[in-house]
Amino acid sequence: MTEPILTLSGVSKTYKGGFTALHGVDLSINKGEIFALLGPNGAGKTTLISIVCGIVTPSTGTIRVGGHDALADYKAARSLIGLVPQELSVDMFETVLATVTFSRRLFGRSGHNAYIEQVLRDLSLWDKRDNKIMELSGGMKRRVLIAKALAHEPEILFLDEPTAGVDVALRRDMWKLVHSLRERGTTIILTTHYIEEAEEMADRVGVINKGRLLLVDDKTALMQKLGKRELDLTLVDALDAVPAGFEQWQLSLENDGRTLRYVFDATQEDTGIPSLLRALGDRHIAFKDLETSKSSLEDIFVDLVEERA
Ligand SMILES: Nc1ncnc2c1ncn2[C@@H]1O[C@H](COP(=O)(O)OP(=O)(O)OP(=O)(O)O)[C@@H](O)[C@H]1O
Repeated sequence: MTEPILTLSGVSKTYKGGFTALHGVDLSINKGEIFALLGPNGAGKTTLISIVCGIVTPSTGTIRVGGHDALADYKAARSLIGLVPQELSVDMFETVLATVTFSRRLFGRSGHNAYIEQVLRDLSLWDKRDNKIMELSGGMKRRVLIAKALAHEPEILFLDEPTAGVDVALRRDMWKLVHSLRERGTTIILTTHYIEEAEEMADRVGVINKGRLLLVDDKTALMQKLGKRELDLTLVDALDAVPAGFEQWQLSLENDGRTLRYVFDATQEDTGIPSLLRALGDRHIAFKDLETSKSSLEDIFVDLVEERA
């Protein structure tokens, strides 16, 4: 899984009005991985995808897709990519089957019925193949966009906000589909604001903000490295300050002195909790409740984006 299928080097984009949406992005995507690009609105996610797909021209930098230069060798590069856009871009009067078959033919592939049938079955669209797009529900229309993107058997699938505004059932189906595509060796790059989605699906996560790629890391490593745990002790009597003699623990007072918070590293063998509780007992600092919480990818993301804002 270490061979890169997509490489971006020094990719920047300044739009006509002078706004710079991407600043020197370097990124390498491995064959067969699921990569989540996480960023708030306007971070540059769609711009980045559009550049790789040849919809937007970069101001600087190079992009290589499966060994092809995405600018000089546009057709070969593009044929390896399937794009599921955020917005609906289909002919409402066409049938599902005709829409998907048309997309396949656009890339010079013959009408390979068995493949198209499989894609439509995987997306629960086979029974709707003769329906016009306008007769489908919103969720079904989203599925058609995916079927269209997969029609020419791409090696890389871009999903731009795949589950924005879809219901829980469709979201679960999407996740299942992404996993089964990965099993078949398809590389998947998804953009999302939903941390939960990245947490659930991705092998690696990239965080982008204001056009800059802030970090790229293995998801589990990221969560371990940056993930903190907190122990909140609700005190019987509020304190004015963290008492002296507790310097060995990273403590703070919250909630007008009623909560003593201990931030610890859960990956360590000795968390420091038993000794802290003993020390509190020795000093007769009583608490009536205790609670621990784990920082999620969301906390990590918010911290990062705020820190570098
Ligand atoms: N054609 C354009 N001309 C000028 N500015 C643009 C153009 N397209 C996008 N931008 C600006 O570039 C920035 C990045 O936009 P982009 O759509 O890439 O962000 P995004 O991360 O995909 O956001 P969202 O999550 O809201 O889709 C935004 O500030 C946007 O206003």
